[in-house]
Amino acid sequence: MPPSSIDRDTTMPTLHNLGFPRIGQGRELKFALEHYWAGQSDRATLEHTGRQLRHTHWQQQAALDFVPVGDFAWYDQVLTLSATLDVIPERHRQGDTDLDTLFRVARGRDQQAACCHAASEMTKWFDTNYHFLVPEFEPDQRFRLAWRQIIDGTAEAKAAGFNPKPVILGPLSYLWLGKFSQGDSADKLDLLPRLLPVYRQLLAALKDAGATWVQIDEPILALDLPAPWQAAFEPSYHQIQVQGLNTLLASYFGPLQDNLGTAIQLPVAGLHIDAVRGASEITRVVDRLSAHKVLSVGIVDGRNIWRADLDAALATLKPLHAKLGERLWLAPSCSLLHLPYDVERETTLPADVKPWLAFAQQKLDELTLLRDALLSPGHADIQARLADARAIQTARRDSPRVHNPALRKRLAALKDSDALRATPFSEREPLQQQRWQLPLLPTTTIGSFPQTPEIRKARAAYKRGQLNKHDYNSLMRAEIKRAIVIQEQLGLDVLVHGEAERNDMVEYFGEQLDGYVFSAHGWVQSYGSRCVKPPIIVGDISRPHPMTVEWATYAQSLSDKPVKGMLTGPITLLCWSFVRDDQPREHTAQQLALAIRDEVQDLEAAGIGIIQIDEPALREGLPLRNSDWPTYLAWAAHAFRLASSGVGDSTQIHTHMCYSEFNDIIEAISALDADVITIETSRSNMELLAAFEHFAYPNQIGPGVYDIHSPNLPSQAWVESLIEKATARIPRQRLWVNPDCGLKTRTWDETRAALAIMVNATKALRQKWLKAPLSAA
Ligand SMILES: Nc1nc2c(c(=O)[nH]1)N[C@@H](CNc1ccc(C(=O)N[C@@H](CCC(=O)N[C@@H](CCC(=O)N[C@@H](CCC(=O)O)C(=O)O)C(=O)O)C(=O)O)cc1)CN2
Ligand code: MET
Ligand SMILES: [Zn+2]
Repeated sequence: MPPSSIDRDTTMPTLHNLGFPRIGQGRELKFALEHYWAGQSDRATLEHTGRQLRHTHWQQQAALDFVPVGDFAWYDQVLTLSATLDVIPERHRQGDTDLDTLFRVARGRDQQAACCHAASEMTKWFDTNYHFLVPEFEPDQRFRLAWRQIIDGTAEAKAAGFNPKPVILGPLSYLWLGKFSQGDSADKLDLLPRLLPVYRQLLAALKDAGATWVQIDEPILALDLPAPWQAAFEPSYHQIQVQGLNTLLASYFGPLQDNLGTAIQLPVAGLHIDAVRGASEITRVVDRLSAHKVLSVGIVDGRNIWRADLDAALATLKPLHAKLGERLWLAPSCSLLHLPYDVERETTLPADVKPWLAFAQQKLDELTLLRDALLSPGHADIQARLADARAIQTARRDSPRVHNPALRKRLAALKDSDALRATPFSEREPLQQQRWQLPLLPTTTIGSFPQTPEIRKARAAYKRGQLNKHDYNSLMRAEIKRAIVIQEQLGLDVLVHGEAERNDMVEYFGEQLDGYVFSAHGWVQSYGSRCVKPPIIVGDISRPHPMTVEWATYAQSLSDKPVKGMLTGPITLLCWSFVRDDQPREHTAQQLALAIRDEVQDLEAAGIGIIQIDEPALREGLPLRNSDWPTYLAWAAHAFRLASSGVGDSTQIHTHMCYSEFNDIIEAISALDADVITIETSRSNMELLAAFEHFAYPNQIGPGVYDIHSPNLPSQAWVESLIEKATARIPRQRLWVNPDCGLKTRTWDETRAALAIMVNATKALRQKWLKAPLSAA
């Protein structure tokens, strides 16, 4: 970080950060965890890596007035808090909580793999691609301070000479995000009276460890909250006050809207607001803020990688600074967990694009510059740096990279009918059945097969130039052949090529589309040790050449059974990329849809007649406020149909979704008009099918019959019982049998064994139904 150019001043705004990435610039935490889990290193080694990372990260934030503590987590920050509060499911307890306890909750097993109980559920963190571990409560849940990681971290930062600001999730958001392990009849708010004293105890311990400020995150303030939840805030925050410890209440990911009154009145010392997504309400907040409170303005975008428009930011900040003076704090809009570390490390980004980008480190630099510009606007050095920033904005806006006139013309010429299949499903279905002749309960998989270390090594060598294209392609073809042979041996009905050639289902497509750039080191944690490197959409999207046709036709040439073409849909490409901020997301989605449409049509022309377009992020893309849903769902479904509708009636379009609360979006799912949808359902015991039943969903469905996240094998009886359960809700003629999701994170042994069980269960049911056809639904 460049040194600040100004001297301290009595009206100086405080600089702080809501959270920093934790996985390590070189993904050190990922590798340390995976070594530890594999039994290749001991706990002391893992702990050493963690300590080094924390210190490195504090050092990188040393120019701030506070460094965050508690943003470091061994697996997930919500899980850390659960351990802190002793919310550990009974099945994972073994004596006192330690690191292995956390890993048992998260992964269903510990280092010794001694225990094989179901892992806790993982779900998406608001509208991000980060997953947290859902706290599991019992109706008689007790809380107690049982894990001192955040307290020890605070003392550790203090001892190392930093000014620590612990960050914890607030009691209301914590309860909101959790669930009762047995159904949801009880009211989570009933747990508050038992929870709050432990929060207070935790805060007192943080103070004793040297904290003067604590940041309490209540991101649910960006959601539509039921009145009892709104009302619970004020009394709760009264109860957890600790003398001599200042509380900064942080909301982010959206405007406060009807929660503004709640947030502004809380007995806290300060409020953090997301001034990027909530820009429109800054003035209202300032007007109502009491005179003793600080206001932390989240002025640079913590969710995206663009350099800020500093002139616009200063225009916002100047009146706030004039009014608040040193009560003004500056921060990113949210934790920087969702960004890579440092754009300066990038060596392969196009030279013209690199200056447009700000990763975590650059976001903090922007804060320093903003503060300096507020205090010493006339300083020559500051003027020069602001001028540089201005030139970057202009260069980006005018870059030919951003504008593709041919694409714009194509968009303008689109007709409504381009986003509709020519024939309704009821007429397509018999044509498809005639063409494909599939048995009752067709079996298939979701696309990916194990990404073995050999595949990853080959790709790494290819990218480093140590393996030529021909040899790399031969190796990937060998992997595809292996996948096809195994699927034929298993007796699956609709095969896949296995996605060996893909580093990731989004990055792979990003790398082949014009309008994208990609980083070499821009890793972001997705869950636990798993990371993604989101590609970056900088301009109008177009597809210079087919992306998957060669692999798909090669795979199909190896089998007489149909092999599904496999694509990622426009909404998932949008959600899992860093997107441009200079046009509405729906326009970008439409451009992506056109590129996928071209690919779908090329696959069809090459003889691939079953094509899956994955949309696992459809649900995650939902805006946080209900009032914004209809608009989003309309353009999202339109984008999917634009991608999928350019094919003949007998071409069968599949889609796949995981992580979905289908109740919320069943109409939109129906509006996709996919011939077949495969969904994640096994962990909910097929309960998720209720939405499809109630809505009388007309098309075909493959409810997942086993959880691919766990290495544990399902039993055949269990799989049969799940399929039978599904037939209670969906007519058997419309059911498919498949796993919950892709198998890339599993080993081949696990995959083969689980799929054999799935196929045997299917065959057994087909037999049973032949003998007793009258039990048909
Ligand atoms: N973008 C995205 N989001 C998603 C999912 C998804 O599949 N993609 N799935 C859901 C769950 N999230 C997931 C996220 C990541 C992974 C995952 O497996 N990630 C891999 C990385 C995948 C990848 O990009 N692999 C690259 C690079 C692999 C790598 O680390 N290579 C080494 C070298 C390899 C070696 O020598 O062994 C290196 O670069 O240092 C490749 O295969 O080419 C990991 O963390 O390990 C799984 C699920 C939701 N969100
Ligand atoms: N086709 C993809 C796969 O099987 C879908 C994954 S959804 C997260 O990996
Ligand atoms: Zn999936």
